[in-house]
Amino acid sequence: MFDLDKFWQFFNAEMKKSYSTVAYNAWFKNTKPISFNKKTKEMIIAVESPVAKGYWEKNLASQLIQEAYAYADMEIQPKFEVAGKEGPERLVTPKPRIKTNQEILEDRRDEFAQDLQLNSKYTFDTFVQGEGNKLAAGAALAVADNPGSFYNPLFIFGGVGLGKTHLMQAIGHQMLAEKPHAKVVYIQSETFVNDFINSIKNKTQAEFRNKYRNCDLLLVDDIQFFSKKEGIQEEFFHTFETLYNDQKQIVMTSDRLPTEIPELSERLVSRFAWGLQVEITPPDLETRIAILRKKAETDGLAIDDSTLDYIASQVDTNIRELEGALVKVQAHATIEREDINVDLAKEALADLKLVQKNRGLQISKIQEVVANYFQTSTTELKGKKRVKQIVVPRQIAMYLSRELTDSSLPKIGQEFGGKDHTTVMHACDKISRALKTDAEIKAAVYDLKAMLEH
Ligand SMILES: Nc1ncnc2c1ncn2[C@@H]1O[C@H](COP(=O)(O)OP(=O)(O)OP(=O)(O)O)[C@@H](O)[C@H]1O
Repeated sequence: MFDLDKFWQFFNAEMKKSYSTVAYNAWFKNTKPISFNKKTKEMIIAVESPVAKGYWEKNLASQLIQEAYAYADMEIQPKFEVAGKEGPERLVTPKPRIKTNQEILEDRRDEFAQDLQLNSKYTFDTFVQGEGNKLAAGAALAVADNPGSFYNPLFIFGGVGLGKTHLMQAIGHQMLAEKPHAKVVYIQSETFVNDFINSIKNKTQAEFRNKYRNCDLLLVDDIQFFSKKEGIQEEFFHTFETLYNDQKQIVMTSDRLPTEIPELSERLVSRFAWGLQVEITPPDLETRIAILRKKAETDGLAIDDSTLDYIASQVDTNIRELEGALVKVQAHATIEREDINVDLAKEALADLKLVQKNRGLQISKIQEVVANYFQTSTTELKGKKRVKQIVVPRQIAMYLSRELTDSSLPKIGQEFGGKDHTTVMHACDKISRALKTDAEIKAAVYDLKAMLEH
């Protein structure tokens, strides 16, 4: 008698041995058999998401068939259905185990280690999965297991500091762990732009093309900065075509969908949709606590649940800020020579509260403060004049409206004399970038934030 539950338990136990915890959680934990028809041999299996369905069909179905045969001389025909979230369970066979963070690092220390600028902390092992990112994490794992064939390109998009770079680099680490000779290229989109411009200046285009068109995995971070750069887009298009035709994997991240990137050429928009586009959304409280707990463990930090809970409740959208809050609490404890507890966390994060209070800030107030600061008027800020003395303050005011209020892009556009939301988006991008390169703008934004926060 073939007992489906027992078989599934056996299969899962085997899978647990063959796969890392991260992979096991992604593919097996929330997968379970629904039914088995002895006559037709059809076994219906409920999987959690379309990504998981695709992965099972392509990679795990044959293992399941083999294991059923090994377990009970049984021929089965698995069929996968995307179902609601329910209980987990278990399964079969061999496949190289995905390596742990430590093993990856050891491998990378060998003679083939490449100067990749990958952050050694950004691996699958250190990535905490939750509601907002598990689809993206599943897709990233699928790509890492099957580069160039499964989802090509993989396009990960979502808000600031939500783990896009982390996931993208995890794919790079895993590929190198499995194939230390693989050529993995990770770049910020701006590096691609600069490299391209330099290659024209220095007449080294052949080298440039060799670098980007002869790799096994190309990871391009923050691709929204290709916006409005026609020449760069043309070059990237050819890079993309070459890699794609050679079945080399391309992974990109962006803060928004390709269709929302201003002036991104139609052919790139359509190519970026050939593979899979997955969004990462802000983590829920439970995931934020899990991320903090993991980080505290890694840093050897003794911190109780109620304090973790408190910190996680203070920062709700950006994981980078969440990590920053933990560091702040830690620093406060060191300085004050006190143990970490809720009261200390409250003290350490008091200024965060101030930022939260700013959520009640009006755009008109921001316009007024910015206009005064730059000795212009709110009418000019809302107007159409395109001289530098007005354009920069206007863009800063738009940027601050985005940063310090909950207003949407269209709403901000409306408050600035009925401008289009893409104008606001462009202003925000421009100031974000200027903050890294332009000391004057950085100082102005810093001053203005201080004024608006008090
Ligand atoms: N799910 C997660 N588990 C553990 N750490 C995470 C997770 N998500 C994000 N982080 C951490 O949060 C920080 C910010 O993540 P990351 O830089 O990947 O964000 P991003 O989405 O690429 O941001 P940006 O839009 O600014 O490029 C990193 O230190 C990263 O390790």
